[in-house]
Amino acid sequence: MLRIAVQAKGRLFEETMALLEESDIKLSTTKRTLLVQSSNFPIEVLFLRDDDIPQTVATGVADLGIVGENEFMEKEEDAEIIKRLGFSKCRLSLAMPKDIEYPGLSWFEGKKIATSYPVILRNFLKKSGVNAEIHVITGSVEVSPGIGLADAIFDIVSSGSTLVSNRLKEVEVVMKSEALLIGNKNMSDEKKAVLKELLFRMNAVKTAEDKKYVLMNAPKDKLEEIIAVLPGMKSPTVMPLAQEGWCSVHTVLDEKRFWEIIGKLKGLGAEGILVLPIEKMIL
Ligand SMILES: Nc1ncnc2c1ncn2[C@@H]1O[C@H](COP(=O)(O)OP(=O)(O)OP(=O)(O)O)[C@@H](O)[C@H]1O
Ligand SMILES: O=P(O)(O)OC[C@H]1O[C@H](OP(=O)(O)OP(=O)(O)O)[C@H](O)[C@@H]1O
Ligand SMILES: [Mg+2]
Repeated sequence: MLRIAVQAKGRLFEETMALLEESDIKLSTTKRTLLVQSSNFPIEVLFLRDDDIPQTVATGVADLGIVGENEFMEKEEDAEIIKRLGFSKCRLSLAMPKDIEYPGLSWFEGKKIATSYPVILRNFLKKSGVNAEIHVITGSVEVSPGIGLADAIFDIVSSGSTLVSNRLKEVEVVMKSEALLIGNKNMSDEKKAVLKELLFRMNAVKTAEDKKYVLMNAPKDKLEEIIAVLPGMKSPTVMPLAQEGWCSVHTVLDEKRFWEIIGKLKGLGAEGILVLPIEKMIL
Protein backbone atom coordinates (compact mmCIF):
# COMPACT_ATOMS: atom_id res chain seq x y z
CA MET A 1 0.00 0.00 0.00
CA LEU A 2 1.40 3.39 -1.07
CA ARG A 3 0.60 6.44 1.03
CA ILE A 4 0.36 9.82 -0.71
CA ALA A 5 0.23 13.11 1.21
CA VAL A 6 -1.87 15.84 -0.40
CA GLN A 7 -3.10 19.29 0.61
CA ALA A 8 -6.30 19.04 2.69
CA LYS A 9 -7.68 22.33 1.40
CA GLY A 10 -6.32 25.25 -0.56
CA ARG A 11 -4.90 26.06 -3.96
CA LEU A 12 -3.60 22.55 -4.73
CA PHE A 13 -6.56 20.54 -3.48
CA GLU A 14 -8.95 20.49 -6.43
CA GLU A 15 -6.46 19.73 -9.17
CA THR A 16 -4.79 17.08 -7.01
CA MET A 17 -8.13 15.32 -6.45
CA ALA A 18 -9.01 15.67 -10.14
CA LEU A 19 -5.70 14.05 -11.14
CA LEU A 20 -6.31 11.09 -8.80
CA GLU A 21 -9.88 10.73 -10.03
CA GLU A 22 -8.89 10.85 -13.71
CA SER A 23 -6.28 8.19 -12.92
CA ASP A 24 -9.26 6.05 -11.84
CA ILE A 25 -8.27 5.98 -8.19
CA LYS A 26 -11.56 5.83 -6.32
CA LEU A 27 -11.74 7.46 -2.90
CA SER A 28 -14.76 7.53 -0.63
CA THR A 29 -15.15 11.27 -0.15
CA THR A 30 -18.25 10.99 2.01
CA LYS A 31 -16.45 11.01 5.34
CA ARG A 32 -13.96 13.85 5.98
CA THR A 33 -11.21 11.73 7.51
CA LEU A 34 -7.52 12.57 7.35
CA LEU A 35 -6.57 9.21 5.89
CA VAL A 36 -8.67 7.66 3.11
CA GLN A 37 -8.04 4.34 1.38
CA SER A 38 -8.79 3.80 -2.26
CA SER A 39 -11.32 1.07 -2.94
CA ASN A 40 -9.75 0.01 -6.25
CA PHE A 41 -6.00 0.78 -6.08
CA PRO A 42 -3.36 -0.01 -3.41
CA ILE A 43 -3.03 3.60 -2.27
CA GLU A 44 -4.18 5.67 0.69
CA VAL A 45 -4.41 9.44 0.76
CA LEU A 46 -3.26 11.49 3.74
CA PHE A 47 -4.70 15.04 3.90
CA LEU A 48 -2.30 17.62 5.37
CA ARG A 49 -1.36 21.31 5.34
CA ASP A 50 1.04 21.80 2.46
CA ASP A 51 3.79 22.97 4.86
CA ASP A 52 3.95 19.47 6.36
CA ILE A 53 4.08 17.49 3.11
CA PRO A 54 7.86 17.65 2.32
CA GLN A 55 8.88 16.40 5.79
CA THR A 56 6.19 13.71 5.83
CA VAL A 57 7.60 12.31 2.57
CA ALA A 58 11.28 12.73 3.49
CA THR A 59 10.80 10.79 6.75
CA GLY A 60 8.78 8.03 5.06
CA VAL A 61 5.55 8.66 6.97
CA ALA A 62 4.14 9.05 3.44
CA ASP A 63 5.77 7.53 0.35
CA LEU A 64 4.61 10.24 -2.03
CA GLY A 65 3.39 13.81 -1.85
CA ILE A 66 1.87 16.46 -4.07
CA VAL A 67 3.16 19.91 -3.16
CA GLY A 68 4.09 23.27 -4.68
CA GLU A 69 7.70 23.53 -5.81
CA ASN A 70 8.04 26.73 -3.73
CA GLU A 71 7.07 24.87 -0.55
CA PHE A 72 9.37 21.95 -1.42
CA MET A 73 12.37 24.28 -2.01
CA GLU A 74 11.61 26.25 1.15
CA LYS A 75 11.58 23.19 3.40
CA GLU A 76 14.86 21.75 1.99
CA GLU A 77 13.75 18.23 2.93
CA ASP A 78 15.53 15.21 1.46
CA ALA A 79 12.92 13.78 -0.93
CA GLU A 80 13.05 13.41 -4.70
CA ILE A 81 11.05 15.05 -7.46
CA ILE A 82 9.30 12.26 -9.37
CA LYS A 83 7.13 14.23 -11.76
CA ARG A 84 6.31 17.86 -12.54
CA LEU A 85 2.53 18.07 -12.62
CA GLY A 86 2.02 21.34 -14.49
CA PHE A 87 -0.75 22.85 -12.34
CA SER A 88 -0.76 25.62 -9.69
CA LYS A 89 1.81 27.52 -11.71
CA CYS A 90 3.10 30.68 -10.07
CA ARG A 91 6.38 32.48 -9.39
CA LEU A 92 8.17 33.77 -6.31
CA SER A 93 9.15 37.37 -6.83
CA LEU A 94 10.56 40.42 -5.13
CA ALA A 95 8.20 43.38 -5.27
CA MET A 96 8.49 46.99 -4.08
CA PRO A 97 6.32 50.14 -3.91
CA LYS A 98 5.33 51.00 -7.45
CA ASP A 99 6.12 54.73 -7.28
CA ILE A 100 9.77 54.27 -6.35
CA GLU A 101 12.25 53.87 -9.22
CA TYR A 102 14.01 50.50 -9.31
CA PRO A 103 17.72 50.77 -10.18
CA GLY A 104 18.48 47.02 -9.87
CA LEU A 105 19.12 44.51 -7.10
CA SER A 106 21.34 46.93 -5.17
CA TRP A 107 18.13 48.77 -4.16
CA PHE A 108 17.43 45.95 -1.68
CA GLU A 109 20.74 46.55 0.17
CA GLY A 110 19.94 47.31 3.81
CA LYS A 111 16.19 47.09 3.21
CA LYS A 112 13.64 45.07 5.16
CA ILE A 113 11.82 42.40 3.12
CA ALA A 114 8.67 40.65 4.35
CA THR A 115 8.10 37.05 3.25
CA SER A 116 6.73 33.61 4.10
CA TYR A 117 9.69 32.05 2.23
CA PRO A 118 12.79 33.07 4.25
CA VAL A 119 14.98 30.13 3.15
CA ILE A 120 14.53 30.71 -0.60
CA LEU A 121 14.96 34.47 -0.12
CA ARG A 122 18.07 34.10 2.04
CA ASN A 123 19.68 31.78 -0.55
CA PHE A 124 18.88 34.22 -3.34
CA LEU A 125 20.20 37.28 -1.50
CA LYS A 126 23.39 35.44 -0.55
CA LYS A 127 23.97 34.33 -4.15
CA SER A 128 23.36 37.90 -5.32
CA GLY A 129 25.60 39.46 -2.68
CA VAL A 130 22.83 41.62 -1.22
CA ASN A 131 22.53 42.23 2.53
CA ALA A 132 18.92 42.75 3.55
CA GLU A 133 16.83 42.09 6.63
CA ILE A 134 14.24 39.30 6.29
CA HIS A 135 10.99 39.71 8.19
CA VAL A 136 8.99 36.47 8.33
CA ILE A 137 5.18 36.64 8.24
CA THR A 138 2.85 33.79 7.34
CA GLY A 139 0.19 35.65 5.37
CA SER A 140 -1.02 38.97 3.97
CA VAL A 141 2.56 39.67 2.95
CA GLU A 142 1.54 42.24 0.32
CA VAL A 143 0.13 44.68 2.87
CA SER A 144 3.42 44.99 4.81
CA PRO A 145 5.05 47.87 2.84
CA GLY A 146 1.79 49.86 3.00
CA ILE A 147 1.63 49.64 6.81
CA GLY A 148 5.32 50.35 7.38
CA LEU A 149 6.20 46.78 8.36
CA ALA A 150 8.76 46.36 5.55
CA ASP A 151 10.26 48.17 2.54
CA ALA A 152 9.57 45.37 0.08
CA ILE A 153 8.13 41.86 -0.15
CA PHE A 154 9.03 38.43 -1.51
CA ASP A 155 5.93 36.36 -2.26
CA ILE A 156 3.86 34.31 -4.70
CA VAL A 157 2.73 36.09 -7.85
CA SER A 158 0.33 34.65 -10.38
CA SER A 159 -1.87 37.20 -12.20
CA GLY A 160 -0.18 40.08 -10.36
CA SER A 161 -3.51 41.53 -9.22
CA THR A 162 -2.68 41.29 -5.50
CA LEU A 163 0.46 43.37 -6.15
CA VAL A 164 -1.49 45.98 -8.14
CA SER A 165 -4.15 46.36 -5.47
CA ASN A 166 -1.42 46.94 -2.88
CA ARG A 167 0.43 49.51 -5.07
CA LEU A 168 3.43 47.24 -5.55
CA LYS A 169 5.44 46.22 -8.63
CA GLU A 170 7.24 42.96 -9.36
CA VAL A 171 10.92 43.68 -9.94
CA GLU A 172 12.75 40.30 -9.75
CA VAL A 173 11.43 36.81 -10.48
CA VAL A 174 13.43 34.51 -8.19
CA MET A 175 11.85 31.16 -9.04
CA LYS A 176 9.02 29.61 -11.03
CA SER A 177 6.85 27.02 -9.35
CA GLU A 178 4.32 24.32 -10.22
CA ALA A 179 2.84 21.33 -8.37
CA LEU A 180 5.28 18.43 -7.98
CA LEU A 181 4.89 14.74 -7.25
CA ILE A 182 7.64 14.05 -4.73
CA GLY A 183 8.73 10.70 -3.33
CA ASN A 184 10.62 9.14 -0.44
CA LYS A 185 14.14 8.12 -1.45
CA ASN A 186 14.01 4.64 0.14
CA MET A 187 10.86 3.02 -1.22
CA SER A 188 10.63 -0.78 -1.21
CA ASP A 189 10.48 -2.66 -4.53
CA GLU A 190 6.80 -3.47 -3.92
CA LYS A 191 6.02 0.22 -3.45
CA LYS A 192 8.06 1.13 -6.54
CA ALA A 193 5.93 -1.29 -8.56
CA VAL A 194 2.72 0.45 -7.40
CA LEU A 195 4.31 3.84 -8.14
CA LYS A 196 5.12 2.64 -11.67
CA GLU A 197 1.47 1.81 -12.27
CA LEU A 198 0.37 5.14 -10.77
CA LEU A 199 2.79 7.04 -13.06
CA PHE A 200 1.55 5.09 -16.08
CA ARG A 201 -1.98 6.26 -15.29
CA MET A 202 -0.97 9.86 -14.53
CA ASN A 203 1.02 10.04 -17.77
CA ALA A 204 -1.98 8.78 -19.75
CA VAL A 205 -4.12 11.53 -18.19
CA LYS A 206 -1.48 14.24 -18.73
CA THR A 207 -0.83 13.23 -22.35
CA ALA A 208 -4.55 13.45 -23.15
CA GLU A 209 -4.82 16.95 -21.63
CA ASP A 210 -4.98 19.64 -24.31
CA LYS A 211 -5.74 17.04 -26.98
CA LYS A 212 -9.02 16.70 -28.91
CA TYR A 213 -10.44 13.90 -31.03
CA VAL A 214 -11.70 15.47 -34.26
CA LEU A 215 -14.06 13.93 -36.86
CA MET A 216 -15.09 15.57 -40.12
CA ASN A 217 -16.65 14.87 -43.47
CA ALA A 218 -14.26 15.58 -46.33
CA PRO A 219 -14.68 15.70 -50.10
CA LYS A 220 -12.57 12.86 -51.58
CA ASP A 221 -10.96 15.12 -54.19
CA LYS A 222 -9.46 17.27 -51.37
CA LEU A 223 -8.41 14.34 -49.16
CA GLU A 224 -4.67 14.59 -49.82
CA GLU A 225 -4.59 18.31 -49.03
CA ILE A 226 -6.68 17.77 -45.88
CA ILE A 227 -4.36 15.02 -44.66
CA ALA A 228 -1.38 17.30 -45.30
CA VAL A 229 -2.61 19.89 -42.76
CA LEU A 230 -3.36 17.30 -40.05
CA PRO A 231 -0.48 16.68 -37.63
CA GLY A 232 -2.19 13.50 -36.18
CA MET A 233 -0.49 10.79 -34.08
CA LYS A 234 0.42 8.55 -37.03
CA SER A 235 -1.90 9.28 -39.91
CA PRO A 236 -5.62 10.02 -39.79
CA THR A 237 -8.28 7.30 -40.10
CA VAL A 238 -10.20 7.66 -43.36
CA MET A 239 -13.55 5.88 -43.82
CA PRO A 240 -15.92 5.93 -46.81
CA LEU A 241 -19.31 7.63 -46.42
CA ALA A 242 -22.54 6.37 -48.01
CA GLN A 243 -22.64 9.55 -50.06
CA GLU A 244 -20.53 9.25 -53.24
CA GLY A 245 -17.39 11.44 -53.29
CA TRP A 246 -17.19 11.95 -49.51
CA CYS A 247 -15.33 10.30 -46.64
CA SER A 248 -15.03 10.64 -42.89
CA VAL A 249 -11.64 11.67 -41.44
CA HIS A 250 -10.75 11.06 -37.75
CA THR A 251 -7.67 12.43 -36.01
CA VAL A 252 -6.20 13.84 -32.78
CA LEU A 253 -5.37 17.55 -32.58
CA ASP A 254 -3.42 19.65 -30.10
CA GLU A 255 -5.76 22.24 -28.59
CA LYS A 256 -3.13 24.98 -29.00
CA ARG A 257 -3.14 24.64 -32.81
CA PHE A 258 -6.82 23.78 -33.03
CA TRP A 259 -8.31 27.01 -34.45
CA GLU A 260 -5.54 27.46 -36.99
CA ILE A 261 -5.98 23.91 -38.33
CA ILE A 262 -9.79 23.96 -38.29
CA GLY A 263 -9.69 27.18 -40.36
CA LYS A 264 -7.55 25.47 -42.99
CA LEU A 265 -9.81 22.37 -43.02
CA LYS A 266 -12.92 24.47 -43.60
CA GLY A 267 -11.11 26.29 -46.39
CA LEU A 268 -10.47 22.91 -48.04
CA GLY A 269 -14.17 21.99 -47.89
CA ALA A 270 -14.36 19.88 -44.70
CA GLU A 271 -17.88 19.83 -43.18
CA GLY A 272 -19.67 18.54 -40.10
CA ILE A 273 -16.57 18.89 -37.90
CA LEU A 274 -17.05 17.24 -34.46
CA VAL A 275 -14.61 17.82 -31.58
CA LEU A 276 -14.54 15.42 -28.62
CA PRO A 277 -12.49 15.47 -25.41
CA ILE A 278 -10.01 12.63 -24.84
CA GLU A 279 -9.93 11.08 -21.39
CA LYS A 280 -6.67 9.14 -21.57
CA MET A 281 -3.93 8.64 -24.12
CA ILE A 282 -1.23 5.95 -24.16
CA LEU A 283 1.45 6.58 -26.76
N1 LIG B 1 -2.31 32.69 -6.84
C1 LIG B 1 -1.79 31.51 -7.08
N2 LIG B 1 -1.77 31.01 -8.32
C2 LIG B 1 -1.23 29.80 -8.58
N3 LIG B 1 -0.68 29.00 -7.66
C3 LIG B 1 -0.67 29.43 -6.41
C4 LIG B 1 -1.23 30.70 -6.05
N4 LIG B 1 -1.11 30.84 -4.73
C5 LIG B 1 -0.51 29.73 -4.30
N5 LIG B 1 -0.23 28.87 -5.28
C6 LIG B 1 0.43 27.54 -5.18
O1 LIG B 1 -0.41 26.69 -4.39
C7 LIG B 1 0.26 26.32 -3.19
C8 LIG B 1 -0.74 26.26 -2.06
O2 LIG B 1 -1.28 27.54 -1.85
P1 LIG B 1 -2.27 27.84 -0.62
O3 LIG B 1 -2.58 29.30 -0.67
O4 LIG B 1 -3.40 26.87 -0.65
O5 LIG B 1 -1.26 27.49 0.57
P2 LIG B 1 -1.44 27.57 2.13
O6 LIG B 1 -2.30 28.73 2.50
O7 LIG B 1 -0.04 27.51 2.65
O8 LIG B 1 -2.22 26.23 2.46
P3 LIG B 1 -2.16 25.26 3.75
O9 LIG B 1 -3.38 25.56 4.53
O10 LIG B 1 -2.19 23.87 3.17
O11 LIG B 1 -0.87 25.55 4.48
C9 LIG B 1 1.38 27.36 -3.03
O12 LIG B 1 2.46 26.87 -2.26
C10 LIG B 1 1.77 27.61 -4.45
O13 LIG B 1 2.61 26.58 -4.95
O1 LIG C 1 -0.84 37.38 -8.43
P1 LIG C 1 -2.19 36.94 -7.89
O2 LIG C 1 -3.00 36.22 -8.94
O3 LIG C 1 -2.92 38.03 -7.23
O4 LIG C 1 -1.91 35.78 -6.80
C1 LIG C 1 -0.98 35.98 -5.76
C2 LIG C 1 -1.62 35.76 -4.44
O5 LIG C 1 -2.22 34.47 -4.37
C3 LIG C 1 -1.87 33.86 -3.14
O6 LIG C 1 -2.73 34.21 -2.14
P2 LIG C 1 -4.24 33.62 -2.05
O7 LIG C 1 -5.10 34.26 -3.09
O8 LIG C 1 -4.18 32.12 -2.08
O9 LIG C 1 -4.68 34.16 -0.67
P3 LIG C 1 -4.01 33.89 0.74
O10 LIG C 1 -2.61 34.44 0.68
O11 LIG C 1 -4.89 34.68 1.67
O12 LIG C 1 -4.06 32.40 0.95
C4 LIG C 1 -0.49 34.44 -2.83
O13 LIG C 1 -0.18 34.39 -1.46
C5 LIG C 1 -0.58 35.85 -3.35
O14 LIG C 1 -0.99 36.73 -2.34
MG1 LIG D 1 0.85 26.30 3.84
